[in-house]
Amino acid sequence: MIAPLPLPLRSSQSPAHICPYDQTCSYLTQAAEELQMDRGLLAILSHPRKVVTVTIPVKLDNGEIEVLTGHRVQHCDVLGPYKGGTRYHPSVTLQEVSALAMLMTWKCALLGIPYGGAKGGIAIDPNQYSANELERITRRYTSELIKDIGPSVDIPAPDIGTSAREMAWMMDTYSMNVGHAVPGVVTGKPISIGGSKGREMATGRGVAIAIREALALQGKTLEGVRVVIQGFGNVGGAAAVLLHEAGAKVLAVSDVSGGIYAEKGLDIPALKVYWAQNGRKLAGYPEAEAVSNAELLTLPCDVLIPAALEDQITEENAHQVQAQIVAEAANGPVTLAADLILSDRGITVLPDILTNAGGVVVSYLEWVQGLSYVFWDEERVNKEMEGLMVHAFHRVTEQAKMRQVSLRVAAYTLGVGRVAQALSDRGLYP
Ligand SMILES: NC(=O)C1=CN([C@@H]2O[C@H](COP(=O)(O)OP(=O)(O)OC[C@H]3O[C@@H](n4cnc5c(N)ncnc54)[C@H](O)[C@@H]3O)[C@@H](O)[C@H]2O)C=CC1
Ligand SMILES: O=C(O)CCC(=O)C(=O)O
Repeated sequence: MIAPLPLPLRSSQSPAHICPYDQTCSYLTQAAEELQMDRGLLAILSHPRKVVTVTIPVKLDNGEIEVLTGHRVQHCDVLGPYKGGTRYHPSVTLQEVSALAMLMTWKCALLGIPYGGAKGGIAIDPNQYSANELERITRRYTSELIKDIGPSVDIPAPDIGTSAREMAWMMDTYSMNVGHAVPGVVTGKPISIGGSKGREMATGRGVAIAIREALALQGKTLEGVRVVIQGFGNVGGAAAVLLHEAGAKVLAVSDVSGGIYAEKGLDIPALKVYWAQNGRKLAGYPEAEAVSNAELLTLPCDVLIPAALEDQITEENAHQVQAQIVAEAANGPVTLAADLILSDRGITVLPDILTNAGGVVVSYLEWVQGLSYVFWDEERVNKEMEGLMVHAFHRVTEQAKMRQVSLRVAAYTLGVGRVAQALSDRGLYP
């Protein structure tokens, strides 16, 4: 048994409200116990290697100056360059970004792609800024990080509140600073500047693959399976489209403004058109009933897909969840306490580091295509991603069976074990 460690960035909250960083460290510790890992190694892995906080002064369109704070946390680069998204959301904190960076380390290691883990973010609501202001913010943030990112150092990608547009600004700012075009500094960029076909839908596609594989283990297919999705952005929106195409019945979806529900299933293509024409909002869709985000999480369904923020299924609502499978498309949507409740109730939780890994896998394929100057068609990208996802899925389920642990602890055991092995083989960190 490993004694508890003094963790960095420790939360002062009660165990029931343990912060995302401590939750991730708790799963790391469980994996370390399974692996009988050396305590010193665990101590190294419990800390981010580098934490960068930058000040971002920005001139607003009205001439006023606003000073923002941005972070980039680099957790571990033992397997390769740091990799992870950039989040623009009011809830961004250093603690949150640190937890997300650590998740990226385990995710990349689990999927067998040669990256470490990182994450970045700025605590802003992007909807409150004009496109010109967002461009100035993104360019200044990138300039401040110029020495800490690069195609063999740290490679940002989109996350909540960012997209291909922000990645293009980051790539351009970095390239101007070094004096030549460097497409490999970011992934998830537009296809015109070296982005990969299939990246936009990749995370949602990976989520659909993980669900399909989980159902297959129960002798079921996606046909007619009742699905509820929280979040209708890059991940939730793509998952809705692909699951609908595969024959699943998407009963309800939501975004920050609330949810919509139709017992007979939503017409997802029609909803997508409405969403695009309605300022990328679901509110007011006429062919469905309105539900709150809280109600949506407890609707009767076969598969519940939280695809928005952390800490959505907690000890307060876990008892009311009425799904057989919870597929974590978001990072950290189920709290530590809720995870135990769902497990006691026999609900299968497909863990984030496996379920949403399709995005970073296609980011890796984008980076490989860019480095080799050879670009693939979408069919090849999707096939390569599916191969890695299915392989990881089955390794996780076999590991869970062998060790008699949850799918999450199994996934951590595989990811953490691989990083620990690499650390030992390299002779620990300098
Ligand atoms: N974009 C990517 O490739 C990847 C994203 N993820 C994770 O997936 C999750 C979603 O990311 P994206 O879809 O990229 O972000 P996004 O910004 O494209 O979409 C987020 C969605 O969540 C909704 N939302 C925000 N706050 C909400 C709330 N309080 N309640 C309900 N809905 C709310 C938004 O309205 C929007 O529909 C995040 O946890 C992210 O870290 C994970 C892997 C890759
Ligand atoms: O595509 C990437 O590099 C990172 C995606 C990401 O941020 C995530 O998987 O949470």
